[in-house]
Amino acid sequence: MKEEFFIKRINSKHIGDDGAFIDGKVYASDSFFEDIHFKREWFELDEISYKASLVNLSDLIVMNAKPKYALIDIGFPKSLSLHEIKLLASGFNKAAKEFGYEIIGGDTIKNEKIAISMTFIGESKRPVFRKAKLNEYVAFTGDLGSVDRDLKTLLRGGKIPKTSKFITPKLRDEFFYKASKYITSACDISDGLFKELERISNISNVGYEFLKKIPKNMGCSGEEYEILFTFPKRNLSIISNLAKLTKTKITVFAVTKRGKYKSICKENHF
Ligand SMILES: Nc1ncnc2c1ncn2[C@@H]1O[C@H](COP(=O)(O)OP(=O)(O)OP(=O)(O)O)[C@@H](O)[C@H]1O
Ligand SMILES: Cc1ncc(C[n+]2csc(CCOP(=O)(O)O)c2C)c(N)n1
Ligand SMILES: [Mg+2]
Repeated sequence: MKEEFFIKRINSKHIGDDGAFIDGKVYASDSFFEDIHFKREWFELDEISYKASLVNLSDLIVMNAKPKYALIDIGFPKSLSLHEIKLLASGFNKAAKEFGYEIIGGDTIKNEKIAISMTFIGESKRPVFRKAKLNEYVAFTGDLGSVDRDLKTLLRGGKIPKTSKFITPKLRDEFFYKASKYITSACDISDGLFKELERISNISNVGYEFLKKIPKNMGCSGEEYEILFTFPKRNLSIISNLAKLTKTKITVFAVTKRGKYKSICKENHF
């Protein structure tokens, strides 16, 4: 995979998690590009900037970091009207207000397509990494599968509901910030559950014993922005209670074991 090949060649000890934790702060960056992550006709302009913000916030949340500052790098075509540009800006402002961070700068360029990269700086007293231990429960939040189904519908030219998680991911910040104390490792599900399980397997040197069969349409659905996490078995009841309290569905589906796990999904990246 050329993406992994490239990242391995960057000299840094901070690379490998959803964000880099340095001196109490978490730094994370993610892109949201037209024709890679979305087509113009699928989204309103304020939905584009809002989702670009959410996919970034997702990385901070799973590290148990509270967002403080954001930088926005954006390219858009000259043909956008002032009204459309206003809409783009409003999506960024809406997310900042909702999640309580400040936009502190960025860069704007002319480009044929809409291209957004955001960099976030958050704070965490107790960061959660992707490093699982042996004999822990493995769980995910929410329901998986709908995003891939909706994406396929859009790619076929069909329509999806406005409430689709593909348009607006449902972040699990309320649950995760409360439960993080009892959680050993976590990551967000951007490339599909199976791919994220493979990443945790590689980083933590663990395999999995499945307690429930996860069908491929759930395990390979990307851009879910649900959370995959592991925790000591003794924390099951407290985590279940926090899930109930925050009205967050969780599914405990595996136990970490010795071994290595490989995803069976087709790769999204090149
Ligand atoms: N161009 C790059 N230069 C330096 N580090 C990079 C680059 N691209 C990715 N990384 C680092 O590699 C690691 C994995 O990044 P990747 O983008 O695959 O994960 P992610 O952001 O969690 O997932 P996704 O982008 O699918 O939401 C992260 O630590 C990230 O900071
Ligand atoms: C037009 C269009 N074609 C395909 C897809 C599917 N897609 C793109 S990136 C990605 C995984 C996460 O990416 P990243 O790691 O870059 O965050 C997925 C599932 C889409 N959203 N839009
Ligand atoms: Mg990324």
